[in-house]
Amino acid sequence: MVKQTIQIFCRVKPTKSKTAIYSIEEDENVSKSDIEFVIPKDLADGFINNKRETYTFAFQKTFDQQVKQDDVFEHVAQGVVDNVLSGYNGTIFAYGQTGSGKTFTITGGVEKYADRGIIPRALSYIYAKYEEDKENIHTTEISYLEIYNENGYDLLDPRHEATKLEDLPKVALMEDPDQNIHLKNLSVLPAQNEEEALNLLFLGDTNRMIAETPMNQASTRSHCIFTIHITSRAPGSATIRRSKLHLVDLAGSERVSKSQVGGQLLTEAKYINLSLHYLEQVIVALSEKKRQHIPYRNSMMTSVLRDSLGGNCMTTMIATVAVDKKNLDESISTCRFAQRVAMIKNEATLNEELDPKLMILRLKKEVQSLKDELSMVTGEERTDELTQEEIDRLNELLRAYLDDPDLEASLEVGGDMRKIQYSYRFLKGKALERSAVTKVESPKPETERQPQESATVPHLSPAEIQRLREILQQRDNEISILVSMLKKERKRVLEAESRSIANGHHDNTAVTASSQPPSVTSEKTYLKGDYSSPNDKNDDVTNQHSRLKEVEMSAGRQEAFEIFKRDHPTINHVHDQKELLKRRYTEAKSLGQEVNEARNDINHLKGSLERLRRQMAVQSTMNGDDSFEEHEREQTILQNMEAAKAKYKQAFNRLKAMKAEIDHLHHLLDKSRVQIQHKFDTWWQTQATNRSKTSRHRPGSATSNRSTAQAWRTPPVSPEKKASSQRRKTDDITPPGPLSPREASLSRGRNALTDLRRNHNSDSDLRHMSTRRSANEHVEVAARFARPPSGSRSNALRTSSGESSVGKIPLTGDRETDADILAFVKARESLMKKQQKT
Ligand SMILES: Nc1ncnc2c1ncn2[C@@H]1O[C@H](COP(=O)(O)OP(=O)(O)OP(=O)(O)O)[C@@H](O)[C@H]1O
Repeated sequence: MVKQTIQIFCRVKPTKSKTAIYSIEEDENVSKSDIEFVIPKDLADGFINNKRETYTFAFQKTFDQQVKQDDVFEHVAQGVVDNVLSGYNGTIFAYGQTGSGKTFTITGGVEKYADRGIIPRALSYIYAKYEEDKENIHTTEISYLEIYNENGYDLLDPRHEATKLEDLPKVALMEDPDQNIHLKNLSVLPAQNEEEALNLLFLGDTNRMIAETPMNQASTRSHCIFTIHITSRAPGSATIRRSKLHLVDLAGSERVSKSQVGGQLLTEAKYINLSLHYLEQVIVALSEKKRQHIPYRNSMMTSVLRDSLGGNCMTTMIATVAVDKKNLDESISTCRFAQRVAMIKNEATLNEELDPKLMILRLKKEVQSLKDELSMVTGEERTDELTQEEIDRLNELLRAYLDDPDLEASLEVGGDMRKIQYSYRFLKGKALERSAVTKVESPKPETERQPQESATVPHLSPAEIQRLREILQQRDNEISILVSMLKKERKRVLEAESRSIANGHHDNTAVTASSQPPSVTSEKTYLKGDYSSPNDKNDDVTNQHSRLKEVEMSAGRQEAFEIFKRDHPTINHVHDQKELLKRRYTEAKSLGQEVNEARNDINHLKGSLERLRRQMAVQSTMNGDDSFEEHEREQTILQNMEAAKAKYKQAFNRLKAMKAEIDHLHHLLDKSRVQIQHKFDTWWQTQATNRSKTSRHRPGSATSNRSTAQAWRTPPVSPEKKASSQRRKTDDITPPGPLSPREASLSRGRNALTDLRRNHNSDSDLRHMSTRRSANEHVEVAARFARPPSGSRSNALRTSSGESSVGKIPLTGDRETDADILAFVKARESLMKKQQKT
């Protein structure tokens, strides 16, 4: 048992503010560092002012603004992960006000690979440790829980496609008679390797993002718990070690009064404050040593984290603080909270248990061998016949023994003479069978062979044979890579199939999509920069989000999406990441070549060494000694081989790291893609709702038409850009950014086309035209025909049947737009006339 207080760390978020209102004092000797906040006295408060000016808090370590993610991982998380790998439970939780860097610390930033947070780094570390520890068998499972307004949601559920938080399965809290907490409905999914684990993290993060509602933005108001469940055991041993690592991103800790919110936000804020308040209550109760009752049950979060707080767990807290003036109060209260947390003592025990199944098997075996031993010792020989079950078991044992290529392999049938005799009979039978077969198949002596048989064997020089051997070796390597790729793919397909069967439908497209080799297609897709293609991702985890891409986009919507994407604030960053990804692929390719070359060098040197040693052996039998030069040559080859091995190892490790970076970049790109698509969908939905509301309020009126048209014409501006675009808004039909005259004219034509599509009762002729021309061409035609407003509506156009088109087309009242609409109708009619003539 390890008794330990909760370790507390502090991290200061980078700020642009120059005035330092804090200082950090390190004391390396006792691994402690203080952070001091200075609040200068405000003269406005008068001369007699007893307000404190400095606040000092002690932490295990305080990370200043410039400290990087790898440092934070090394100091905060590495030790905890090591303990979890040894069988202890661990928890790391981030606490601080909104925007102080909790998510950045726990999950990581989205801009750079180096910004990966504690979760991806912990996963990498765990799988690297598995590689080192070949003596034990490890299994890893992942779960991801979100707690929002006292309800738990499963972020990893593969059966549901979330578009809002309520779509995710609700997780219920259950308590067994021993007061252990169980989470019903929470998926605990296996992750065989780092890639699979990161995919799950990505799936959960994407669900978290997609399920955000305007009321629950940017995970600010929910708590998230990412749990890594580890099981390890030595082969054949009945002892299993099970441990859990909780990585917790808590909701923002600011007080309600400060958040200045109302309505739903106030309800949420109250819930968060309540759950953080209960967390505080638990912490206060734990720090008062005499308290009998700890109020864990008051909230879902404290119930889930029960073990992490005052229980069987090694827990670490990271307090995130923002040091600009306006956030100082909150930062001080975060640090105060941390000081109370530091008083809690946990008692972590090694989570070792015996696997009952393995235990029974072991005991049965032991009983059997004791029985056998007893019968040998007492001389009691059993004379009854072996049962069929015993014979089957013996046959199995004997076959396994014969198939084992290991010469040292032993056969244990126990002391029962019947079994021993049966084994002799079995082995003799096999030996006779084999000699009969060998006689039939034994090759004819050289003299009996037909002349052409030996003639077909080509005579090859040793160098040629060596070259062929190398090629053979290379092909073998390639085949084994392909076979492992195929195996992986087959597994993916089977998983996708079984998942789709579990969902109750066979989605062939999903299966075929996921059966593509991952790296190749994903590279193409990302480099192509096509965000909206329905087949652009083959990964079965991300396929779940393909629904966003699969939305059949109308030409207008597609066009709006293009503009939305173009103007989205993160698009430049996405382009940068794609460029980076491209560069990384090129680097990975050349690293791959380096690895191959180094491997070939090693093989070549191995061949040379073998030949030299054979030569030396022959020489020493003939001359009784080896020559000095040969020894020198051997040494040189060995040295070269060491160098080639070092080169290989270095290139291989670099390639491995590069692969991890490429995977991460793919995830970041995916995240951005889903985010942009999600924001666009939300925007589009709002436009549609506004439009239908407006037309319901004032049907058919000119103002109604005008505002409807306006709604559809409002440029697709992402929420972030809204504010600035509102400032520079001069004309409600102007798309974002300055437009060239041609663009402006195109845009007017496009708007006219959209209005026509929406307002014209019969759009059959439009559809007819659409079969011949693309939407943009129509727009261009319409724009070309656009004339300056020629005055009044009495300029009504007449259709070929003599009917006025204007009678059918509701105009907007906007002179310029109406001129565009009329121009478009004219264009359409002239086209139709031409068509009729031909
Ligand atoms: N140490 C840091 N280095 C660089 N950027 C940071 C750091 N900490 C935070 N940020 C940035 O500050 C912003 C807010 O951080 P983050 O989302 O992690 O805050 P949070 O505390 O999780 O907020 P919330 O409570 O809303 O979830 C993000 O854009 C993040 O990238």
